[in-house]
Parts: sequence; C-alpha cells; structure tokens
Amino acid sequence: MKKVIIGDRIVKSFGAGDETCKVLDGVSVEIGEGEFVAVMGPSGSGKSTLLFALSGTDGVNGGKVVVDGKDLSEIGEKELSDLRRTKMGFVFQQPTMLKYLNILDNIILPSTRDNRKNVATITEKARALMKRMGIGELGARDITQVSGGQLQRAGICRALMNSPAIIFGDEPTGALNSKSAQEIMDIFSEINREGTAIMLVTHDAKVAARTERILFMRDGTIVSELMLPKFDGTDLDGRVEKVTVKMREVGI
Ligand SMILES: Nc1ncnc2c1ncn2[C@@H]1O[C@H](COP(=O)(O)OP(=O)(O)OP(=O)(O)O)[C@@H](O)[C@H]1O
Repeated sequence: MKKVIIGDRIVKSFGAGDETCKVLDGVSVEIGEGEFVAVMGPSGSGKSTLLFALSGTDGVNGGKVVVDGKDLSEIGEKELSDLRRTKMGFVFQQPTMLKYLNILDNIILPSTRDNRKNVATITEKARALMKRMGIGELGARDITQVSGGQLQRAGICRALMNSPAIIFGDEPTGALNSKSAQEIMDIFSEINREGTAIMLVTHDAKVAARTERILFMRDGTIVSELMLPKFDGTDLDGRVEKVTVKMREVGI
C-alpha cells in the first residue's frame, strides 16, 4: 500500500533547559493511502501533538516526517503550506469559522484566497459538497444560526474542497451529541470508502470502532495497535467491545 505520510522516530519536546518536556518520544507511524486510523490514549499522552507533527502543523525536534515523498524539514515554508493545502484537510472539535462570513463563504475561503479567478467553479464545488453533507440549504446562514452538527458538516466540506489525500480530525465529534457524532462518522466512513485516508484523534470507543486501525498512545509513544476490518455498517457493538477490551488492556 502506498504511504500518504511516514513518521519516522519523531521526537517532539516543549520548553527549554530543565523545563524541557518530551511529548513524543521516537514515534514511528505510517499512514497508507485510503487508510482509516484512530489515535487513542489518556489525556496528555501526545495524540494531538502527533497529529500536528504528521500534518506539518508543528515542526519536530528529532526524526522525520515524509509527505508525498518529501521530508518536511527539508522544504521551505511555501512548499510546506502548498503541500498542506493540496494534500491535507483538517477537521477540529470546534470548526474555526469566521463570524462575519456566512457558511458558504467560510467553506470557500481557503480555496479562493489563492485562486480568485475560479471563484465560480469553487463555489459550485462547495455547493455540491454541502448538498451531499445535508446542508445544501444553509449556505447563506451565519455560523451562529446552525447546529453544532451542521457546523461540523460545513467544516468537513471545507476540509474536502481540495480533494485531499488525507483528512486529520482532532476530536471531530467531541462537541456533538451521540446522534450527531454517529452521523458525522457516517460521513467520514463514506469519504474514506471513496479513497481518502483519515486519521482521527478520539477518546470515544464508538468513534474509534468505525476505523480500521487504532493506535494506542501512552507517555509519548505508541504502545499498542488494534486492527479491524473496514467497517461495512454491521456489528458496531462487537467492534466497540473489541476497542473497549483493548483500552482496558492498555490502561486507558
Ligand atoms: N504548545 C505547547 N507548549 C507546551 N506544552 C505543550 C504544548 N502542546 C502540548 N503540550 C503538552 O504536551 C503534552 C501532550 O499534549 P497533547 O495535546 O498532545 O495531548 P493529548 O493526548 O492530545 O491530550 P488530550 O486528550 O487532553 O487532548 C501535554 O502535557 C501538553 O501539556
């Protein structure tokens, strides 16, 4: 399987001198094309830091991250930002949307910033995505006039605008009720079935159970891994049970 991202013995520290804190302690992980991966672990174990390192959001202090054959530490700011924009999509717990723009304009903003000529084509793509995500009628609304689940759908539309090879999600369902969370996971499953790799940080066994590989972190290292068949919509309870057993085994 071709790799979208390779993390090789990543070390990440914060602080300096006596105050230095090693948050990632030599983590190696590879994400294959079209893979659906979850990262679980206790609070502070380094999950988000790993996601930020693999996505080039933050630099690393040791080891390397390779995306699309390029070592992120060897490319310039502009190339890194182009790589992130074209290959990666990001979905956070609280979608970071601008208050003075409506939903549609928020979705197209990152794509139109560097491409003012193609606003009509970009808008058309956004509208098609919004329709698919069940928010086709909400483009003109303010971000305060939609529910949390609808706002997250808008965040997913924005992440998909450049047809990325991988979507990173940091607790994307963390602020949603369980029904909305499962609906958002249905969307992620569909996106993944179409070939986009997804890497999600989550505390929720029910979310992790929808993925096919779960990495368990403790104290800045990956201590265990659970493989599951790709989710086909059946036996979610059985999958959740497997994740829960493993969580207990690992001590989460
Ligand atoms: N910018 C930063 N400066 C200093 N310390 C940081 C910074 N970012 C993260 N840390 C520390 O690194 C450790 C790991 O943080 P991280 O957010 O990766 O954990 P996490 O596993 O995602 O936790 P949670 O489940 O609570 O979100 C924590 O101790 C945190 O305080």
